[in-house]
Amino acid sequence: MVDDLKKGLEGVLVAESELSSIDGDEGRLIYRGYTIEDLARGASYEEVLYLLWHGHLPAEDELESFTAALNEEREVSDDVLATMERLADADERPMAALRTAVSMFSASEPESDAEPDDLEASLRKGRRITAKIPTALAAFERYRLGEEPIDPDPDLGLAANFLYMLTGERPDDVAAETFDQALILHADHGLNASTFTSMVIGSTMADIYSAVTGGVSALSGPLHGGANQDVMEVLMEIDESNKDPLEWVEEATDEGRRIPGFGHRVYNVKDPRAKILQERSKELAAEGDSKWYDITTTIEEYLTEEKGLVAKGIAPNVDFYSGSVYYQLGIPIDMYTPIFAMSRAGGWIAHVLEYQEDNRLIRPRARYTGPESQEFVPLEER
Ligand SMILES: CC(=O)SCCNC(=O)CCNC(=O)[C@H](O)C(C)(C)COP(=O)(O)OP(=O)(O)OC[C@H]1O[C@@H](n2cnc3c(N)ncnc32)[C@H](O)[C@@H]1OP(=O)(O)O
Ligand SMILES: O=C([O-])CC(=O)C(=O)O
Repeated sequence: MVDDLKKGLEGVLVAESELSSIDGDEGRLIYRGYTIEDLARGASYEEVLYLLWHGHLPAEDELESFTAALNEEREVSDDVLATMERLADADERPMAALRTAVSMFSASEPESDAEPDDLEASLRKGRRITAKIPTALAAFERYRLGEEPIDPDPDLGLAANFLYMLTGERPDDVAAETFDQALILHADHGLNASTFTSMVIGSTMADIYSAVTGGVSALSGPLHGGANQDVMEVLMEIDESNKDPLEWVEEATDEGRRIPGFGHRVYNVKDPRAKILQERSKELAAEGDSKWYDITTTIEEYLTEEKGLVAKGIAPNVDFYSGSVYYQLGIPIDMYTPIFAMSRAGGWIAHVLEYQEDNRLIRPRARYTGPESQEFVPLEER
């Protein structure tokens, strides 16, 4: 009889993993032993994908063939494009469009007959999904603008190519590098809610398309990936209120409003990814409009110093500074969470395949609190 209730599975160990580790008291994050700071500074998103999926950082020739293989898989089918157009016309949310797109990708999967335990085939499928997500998302955005989608550019890396397909213009180095870094920062993060969702699906030996579709669904919520859009909406609300940001945040917290981008199940201190994104936001602000960066730092200072939230373990998480970075890169606000998914797909796939290698069906239990015994009354007598 299991009787140890852990609501929200807080602190429960359910698997071993070599992929990423978080020290929530020190604010430290590593992917396979490499600090997030080193990876963000020195690697590309493709190198990080390779690291997560293949266990080591690629040598130059390994990276070249890996990148070429990814680039070859970027195109999506006409059916996916037509669906993106229909969903854009119907004013669907981009996260829902992405969920639909990932599910549809499987219709053109060349290895659909591979056995569920053929992990090499699942990895190739994962590569196809990861390569196609930016194309489907950018096409959706183009249709929303009343424009035709832009074909992927094989000479551009995943990050730069996404920005190119989104806007029709090749990004400058600062934009491409900043966005690539954002993808690295979001690629993996232990057994967060969306990764665990993917693993639960994968533990039934369902296919990787189902697992990634589930990951997108779980990420969409405001307590998880959806918070990055909410942060930007709060910044805009403050701007539009014409109030002093300090006054706004005082009133909001007095009303008991939760500020998105603050708090985390594992970190008790500032998320190391937020520190890196804060630097990027500050650099972009120095080149252009510092308004968004200034509002975020005002909120952070107030919540930290006046409200003492950080002392209570409620500090900025990854979503707090990503919004102002993406805004300054000209990315539409409701694309922020899909971008998170675009990056995190790499982590979902890595965790599902790692877990399936030594699979055990994930099946926890609930403590039953309903009645023990009731007399059944037929419908006509109720
Ligand atoms: C990529 C990511 O998923 S990062 C997280 C993104 N989500 C957000 O930024 C949304 C805002 N944050 C939150 O809602 C939460 O901090 C979560 C969901 C991320 C983590 O929550 P949990 O670990 O379940 O903590 P829980 O919701 O129980 O909060 C614990 C305490 O911190 C407080 N708290 C948590 N987040 C915040 C916040 N953003 N603002 C103010 N207080 C907060 C709660 O009120 C609670 O206080 P209490 O114990 O006095 O009642
Ligand atoms: O780890 C978590 O619970 C949420 C998070 O920061 C992430 O998924 O990146």
